[in-house]
Amino acid sequence: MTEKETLFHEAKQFITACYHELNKPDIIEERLKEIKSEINRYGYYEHTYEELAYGARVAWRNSNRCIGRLFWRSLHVFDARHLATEQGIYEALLNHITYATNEGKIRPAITIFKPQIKQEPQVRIWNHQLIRYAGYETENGVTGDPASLSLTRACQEMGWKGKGSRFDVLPLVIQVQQRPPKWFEIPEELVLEVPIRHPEYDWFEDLNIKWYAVPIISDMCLEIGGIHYTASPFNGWYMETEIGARNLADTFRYNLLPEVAKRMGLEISRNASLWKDKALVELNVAVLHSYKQDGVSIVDHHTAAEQFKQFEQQERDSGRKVTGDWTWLIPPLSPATTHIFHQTYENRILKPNYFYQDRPYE
Ligand code: HEM
Ligand SMILES: N/C(=N/c1cccc(CO[C@@H]2CCNC2)c1)c1cccs1
Repeated sequence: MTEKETLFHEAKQFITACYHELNKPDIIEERLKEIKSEINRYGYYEHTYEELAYGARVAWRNSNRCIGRLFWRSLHVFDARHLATEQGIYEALLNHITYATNEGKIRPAITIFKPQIKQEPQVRIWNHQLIRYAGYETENGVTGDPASLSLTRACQEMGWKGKGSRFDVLPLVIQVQQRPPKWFEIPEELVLEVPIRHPEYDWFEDLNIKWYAVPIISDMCLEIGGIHYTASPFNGWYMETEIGARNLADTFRYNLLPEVAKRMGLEISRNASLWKDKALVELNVAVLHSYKQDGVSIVDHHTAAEQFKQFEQQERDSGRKVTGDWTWLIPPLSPATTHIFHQTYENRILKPNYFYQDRPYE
């Protein structure tokens, strides 16, 4: 099949499914005629806002690794396909951060920029997440987030200067077509953060750790009906284990378990004391306590699993088979205490969906 035939084939599958689910079967034929001639003329076609919003929401519903899919219908969709300058895109990203943060009552949203045209990306955001901490190589180890080392280096090469602290928010790095990328600071007042403290251990705040409120994934590609939206940042709220069992706990991230265990007076020289497990639980208790006390949306892994169980039932009631990636759906803390651990999921990849794409730097 030629490129145009392949594209029309993808479009036909999407448009048919879309308008059947939206209860508008009669417009499918007419719409497919329009798209066919658009593809023949321009080599691509444009989605209506309704198709775009439906595609982004169903892509979330099809995200096999996501435990938070119960709320897939409530995704707020910003259409930013008309923006062509780095400045305009920067302002749309600030708008997304503000809307999503909502002073802590987080609203799931996605902002969709101009899609790839004939294999040429129009917009790329170099950040993995819009808000994330820098990582610096120093003579005595890494300061900040080791996961950000390469992007931090790229930003410094573009002239960005970080303060060198453990929690420097990286700038937004926006690339339009093949032009050199431009970086922009996020105004501090837009970045909501939560200092981590513990409900019983007063010494916990002396660790001086915090985390940001809103996770906004900005490096994945949203594919809808053969169209690739290479810049489509989306946010939800955190599940506490992402912060307390991974970002702050992994030895190759902030590696805080030994410090927490020492301050708890645990015997860290003997595995069988289960000091890592005890420190892990208290770190996650602290994350939940801090976010809740500050009125910032967060979900614990037990509630998230129950919500996912509701999602499974809802999908069955809608006549759809649930697909999932068990290895990611089970939480990293006490996985066997959730129903997910005790069942299996078919990891079939459906479209629309969110996909990894090559990093534009390194
Ligand atoms: C509303 C609250 C949400 C929660 C609590 C949630 C929770 C999670 C968690 C815990 C993961 C695993 C992440 C990891 O282990 O690193 C995940 C993965 C994922 N989520 Fe959700 N999610 C939410 C909303 C969303 C939204 C709004 C979207 C997109 C519109 C989304 C798309 C995805 C995708 C694509 C992945 C897989 C990422 C990868 O393969 O690296 N999620 N989610
Ligand atoms: N809570 C979340 N968690 C994540 C969702 C998707 C991806 C990630 C981070 O994935 C990284 C790549 C592999 N693990 C870390 C985290 C959300 C972010 C954006 C919407 S919901």
